[in-house]
Amino acid sequence: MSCQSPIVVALDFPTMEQSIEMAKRLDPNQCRVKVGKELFTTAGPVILDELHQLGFQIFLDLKFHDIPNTVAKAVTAASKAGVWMVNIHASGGRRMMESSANALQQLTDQKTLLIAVTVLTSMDQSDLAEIGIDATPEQHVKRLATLAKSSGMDGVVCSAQESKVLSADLGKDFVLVTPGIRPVGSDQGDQKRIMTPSEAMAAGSHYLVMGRPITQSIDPIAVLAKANADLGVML
Ligand SMILES: O=c1ccn([C@@H]2O[C@H](COP(=O)(O)O)[C@@H](O)[C@H]2O)c(=O)[nH]1
Repeated sequence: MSCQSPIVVALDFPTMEQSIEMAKRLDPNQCRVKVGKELFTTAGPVILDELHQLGFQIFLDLKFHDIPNTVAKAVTAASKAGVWMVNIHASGGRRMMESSANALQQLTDQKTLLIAVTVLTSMDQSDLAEIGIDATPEQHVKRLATLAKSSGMDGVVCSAQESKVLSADLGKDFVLVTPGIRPVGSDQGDQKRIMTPSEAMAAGSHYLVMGRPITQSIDPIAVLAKANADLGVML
């Protein structure tokens, strides 16, 4: 089964029970789910089995960043656990990305998408300047995404504000995964580079990561259904 919706719901919960409770209210035909650092650290790999049993495709968002050998082993473990997508940091450099891509190619039944994180959507130009990067977010995202593509990545995590330029420069098949999605009227929180679901899709995003606007709303299912309807997703 393949989900028709581009929406990936971030299950950012402090316990396994809360995440499963939310997942049981969601429908794997209407969204994929994302397991991030908080949930994976609390629940461990068993959370992947539980969510797979509920029928979800899983984005394992652990943003690996280490020496090439370590990251290649980590993405291999993720792929063997059956996740649909896994990510690593583009700033880990070419050798780290290439060794990870090569490791996944060795797996005979490998179908896991390997994605590189560019500039976190919570960062703006002043955050980049503080860590010594003298570039706009768009310039730095372009640079890292170009490196990621030439290092064998299937796509990148970026903000939807960069989707248009990346789609034009790197081609429509290069997968753009965009967090920082905020429906009109929802709280921006700690995100700096945001877009609405419809704007993000129009800009060329392939997948839209939405956490708190869905999971912290009074009616998560209604927010998800409205976002899918606004995108014209036929479910
Ligand atoms: O650049 C990035 C990379 C990852 N994330 C993750 O996406 C979700 C966003 O959640 P919201 O509640 O919709 O803000 C969260 O799990 C982040 O860890 C990101 O936001 N930006």
